[in-house]
Amino acid sequence: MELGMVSKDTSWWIFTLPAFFGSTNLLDGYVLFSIFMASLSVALLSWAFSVGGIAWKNGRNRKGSLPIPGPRGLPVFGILFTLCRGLAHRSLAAMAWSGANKQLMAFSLGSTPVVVASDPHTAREILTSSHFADRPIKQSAKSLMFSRAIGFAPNGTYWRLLRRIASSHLFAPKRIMAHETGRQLDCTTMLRDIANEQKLHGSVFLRKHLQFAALNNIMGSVFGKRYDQSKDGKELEELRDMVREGFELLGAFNWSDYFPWLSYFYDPFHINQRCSKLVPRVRKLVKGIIEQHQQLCESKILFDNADFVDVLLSLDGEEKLQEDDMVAVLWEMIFRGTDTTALLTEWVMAELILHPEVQAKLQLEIDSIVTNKTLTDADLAKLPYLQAVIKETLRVHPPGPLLSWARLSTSDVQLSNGMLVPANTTAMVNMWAITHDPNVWNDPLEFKPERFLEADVDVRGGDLRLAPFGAGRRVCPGKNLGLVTVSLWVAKLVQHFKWVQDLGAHPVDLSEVLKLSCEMKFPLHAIGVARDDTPLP
Ligand code: HEM
Repeated sequence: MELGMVSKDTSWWIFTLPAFFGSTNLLDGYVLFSIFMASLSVALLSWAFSVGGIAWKNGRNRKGSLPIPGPRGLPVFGILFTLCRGLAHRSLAAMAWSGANKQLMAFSLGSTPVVVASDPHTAREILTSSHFADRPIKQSAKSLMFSRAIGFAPNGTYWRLLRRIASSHLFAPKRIMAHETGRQLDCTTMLRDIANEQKLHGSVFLRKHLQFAALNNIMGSVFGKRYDQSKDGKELEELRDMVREGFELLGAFNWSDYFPWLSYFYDPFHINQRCSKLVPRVRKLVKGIIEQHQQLCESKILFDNADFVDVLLSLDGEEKLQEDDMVAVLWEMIFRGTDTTALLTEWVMAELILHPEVQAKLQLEIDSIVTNKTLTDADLAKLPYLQAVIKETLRVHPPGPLLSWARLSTSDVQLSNGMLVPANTTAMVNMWAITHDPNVWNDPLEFKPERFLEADVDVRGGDLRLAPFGAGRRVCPGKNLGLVTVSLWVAKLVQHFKWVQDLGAHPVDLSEVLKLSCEMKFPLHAIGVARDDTPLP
């Protein structure tokens, strides 16, 4: 009897299962349940035995003579929760430094297998290999037309054409030089606005001025269009809103990027819907500007200071782009060029305010070279300490600590250390980890521009100890434009003002926030004391 009771109690689920599975047949339900349990066990077992997590199952990390080490993370999710909030570059650096993971570490982001390099040697192998010349594309980037722009176009004929147009037309040295007038103009407006705000409020909200100057400057170079805050309020606000929305969508964490099947029924931030609303607005704006240029541009003669729209319209034959592709390329420039320039200048200014001795030394250098005349691009090469200050800021605060956009392996790639990265693996380089590694840099936490006077380092992709613009075929094409703009503006900001902390209301805080780029969490405010001997232009 007792035995019967036990058997009754413990076998209750046999009767409920068929109902649970919607079946009247006990065997069907039992089979389904067994399949479910078996799949769950296989999933758990593969996770338990997979270094790197579920996306590295079946020994995917052991294809080379040396296995790629890495954390297992959580079943199903991998280390998604570690990376989707907080400062991913710091979490990954801590993980790489704590184990033998510096060369390469494997991990899973949902079903995506990822490797990250945190040492210069492996970073070079990844960034310069032709097998890593693709990028994984986020859903939002695809929806926002970026798959037809330089940054996300897959490695192939179209992307090579865009790179050729970028190097021989858009970012050719003569074009960058010819746009100096615009850089100077935007800087002069910024310096005047700063002086006015200082007079009115006794301190300056620097980020606002830097962002406006950067947006106007890139609008000038790309569309030949500049805004006046007092007259073009409505149009400017519409543009700012579109740029802000685009940044938010591109930077937003989207579960569907890691679990593609989720996109059919789960989109909590309405990313798809918002992208579909933004794209027609962008098309309307950019196409309108292209039409204006077509009407105005009667002759085919292209001057060196032509804007990007005129350059693209002047292309013929194989180089000619379809109108939608032009929209994508031009819109990407606004995205890539605006925030990077503004936020790098903000980081430089923050460090100069926190290090008055560095600021004074820089002022001395500028005053000794630039006497009684406007500081120009040509003077920048004569200011080695300025270059050192900018390099040191790029080292301490690389704007893309994980190089912003990752790479994707197109085939199995054998590394020189014996590890093999399988095809279709997302590859990242943790530039922040490299630039903060005590084995690579002495006193990595100290801000010491002098280190770059002692030994010069190429920051444009030649030396992987400091490659904030990436390296190899997909290196940033805007690096020279970005560097010359930031150098000129920083030089002029310290030439005309002595910058001090607004200790009472807004002390300088170097906390970071990682969006599309790594920004100062608290916008920079400071007191700009006009330097009497260098009146504003
Ligand atoms: C301080 C300024 C800048 C920094 C730190 C920066 C950084 C980067 C980085 C790290 C990459 C990825 C490189 C790689 O995968 O190896 C990149 C790509 C890119 N950048 Fe920049 N960038 C800056 C300014 C600019 C400017 C001013 C423009 C254009 C106006 C620009 C346009 C691009 C484009 C189009 C790509 C994609 C290249 C490709 O995939 O082929 N960047 N940038």
